[in-house]
Amino acid sequence: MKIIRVVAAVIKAENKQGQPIIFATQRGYGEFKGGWEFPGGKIEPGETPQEALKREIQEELDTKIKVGSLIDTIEYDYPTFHLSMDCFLAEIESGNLVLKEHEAARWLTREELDSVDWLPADVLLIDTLKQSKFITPEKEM
Ligand SMILES: Nc1nc2c([nH]c(=O)n2[C@H]2C[C@H](O)[C@@H](COP(=O)(O)OP(=O)(O)OP(=O)(O)O)O2)c(=O)[nH]1
Repeated sequence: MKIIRVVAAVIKAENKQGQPIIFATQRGYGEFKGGWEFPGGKIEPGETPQEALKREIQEELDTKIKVGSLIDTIEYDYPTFHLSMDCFLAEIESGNLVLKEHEAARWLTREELDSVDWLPADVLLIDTLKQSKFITPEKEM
């Protein structure tokens, strides 16, 4: 089966109450239109995953990010391809997250993670996020 290598950004910030929030986007086109995901895309030849991620976020959201640690690599079999997706924690360096390709976007707290309809592969990552320290407020760590 064809393997598609993708990178995705779990962009993290804080809301006014100091709770961690992460940025979810809704696909605006193609086979998975309407499904929720983490912004990112395919790694091009010669790029490191981190370089690919910075390029994709610049293209899709007109925003410069700082790429942090690898949260997980999701392996998922879709009917016509195998997805291997590196998911990195990220922070905004500059820019306003302009939706150039996506239909919609939302900032979600940990409690809100189940409130959008994630793409099948992302469900695995959401489980990891819920159990992880990545979206725990500093003071609770
Ligand atoms: N970006 C992204 N893609 C995801 C996620 N979950 C998931 O199953 N995918 C799948 C959907 C697509 O088949 C593939 C990513 O393709 P893409 O369409 O974002 O990549 P791209 O911008 O480089 O490609 P293209 O449409 O320009 O060819 O990975 C996710 O959280 N983020």
